[in-house]
Amino acid sequence: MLELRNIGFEVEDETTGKKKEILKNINLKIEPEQFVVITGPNGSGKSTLAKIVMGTEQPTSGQILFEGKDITNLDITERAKAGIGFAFQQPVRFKGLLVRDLLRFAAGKNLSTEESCSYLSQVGLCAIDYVNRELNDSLSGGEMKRIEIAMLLARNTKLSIFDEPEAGIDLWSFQNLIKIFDQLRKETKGSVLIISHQERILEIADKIIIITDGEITDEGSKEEMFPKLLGTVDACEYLRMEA
Ligand SMILES: Nc1ncnc2c1ncn2[C@@H]1O[C@H](COP(=O)(O)OP(=O)(O)OP(=O)(O)O)[C@@H](O)[C@H]1O
Repeated sequence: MLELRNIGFEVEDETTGKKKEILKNINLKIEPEQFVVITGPNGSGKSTLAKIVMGTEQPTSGQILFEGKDITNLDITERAKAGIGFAFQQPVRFKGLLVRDLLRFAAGKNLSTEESCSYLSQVGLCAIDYVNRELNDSLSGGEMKRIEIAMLLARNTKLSIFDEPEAGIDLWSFQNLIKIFDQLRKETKGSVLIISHQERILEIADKIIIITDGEITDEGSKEEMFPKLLGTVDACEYLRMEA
């Protein structure tokens, strides 16, 4: 459903003025309903790759195909219309905007209270307590993350992208987040692409892709990848550090 062909991303290094390759010849495929996790060391190019799929960055070379169509030159809005959605890194918090309004915007139609509540229940929120809450600082980081996931459910995206969903939430909320992702993987029809360092998220992946220094250095099922990740000194330290 999503295919990246020979994607490259180059920028000019501000100090040296020389070209710097952030991503090199990335080829990857995400199949319908596949739950793919991209991992790798800090600064290896994972977020840049996510941005290229969302459409907030343009690759300097290569092609992006979504459901067989070339979307390389489509902007973020056109890609959203085609069915690519992502959770905001900085959650939207607008004074006066209610959770139910956000879900309604996401769905692109009027939703009954029952429908809005069903999206919130799916992400483990006691729906009736949240549907009329204002999207402001009174919501915790973990609650906002779940509301964003509910928003993606309401949008019925074909491909949902999450860049480090674990960032900024406490251990308790993280445990719930894992349950929600696991449930998403089992119950929803769309594909999911997650950038994560967390072993617990890697554990629920259908496919794990490792990016090192701008290149895909390995990929496979979790059964194939876990022994490899744990078998190298770097990865071992890396996973331990993240635990
Ligand atoms: N527009 C840009 N101009 C210059 N450098 C950039 C640009 N975009 C990304 N980079 C650099 O590219 C490298 C990869 O960044 P990216 O954020 O994709 O890494 P990452 O793997 O997501 O890292 P992390 O795990 O720390 O989030 C970094 O060194 C970053 O500073």
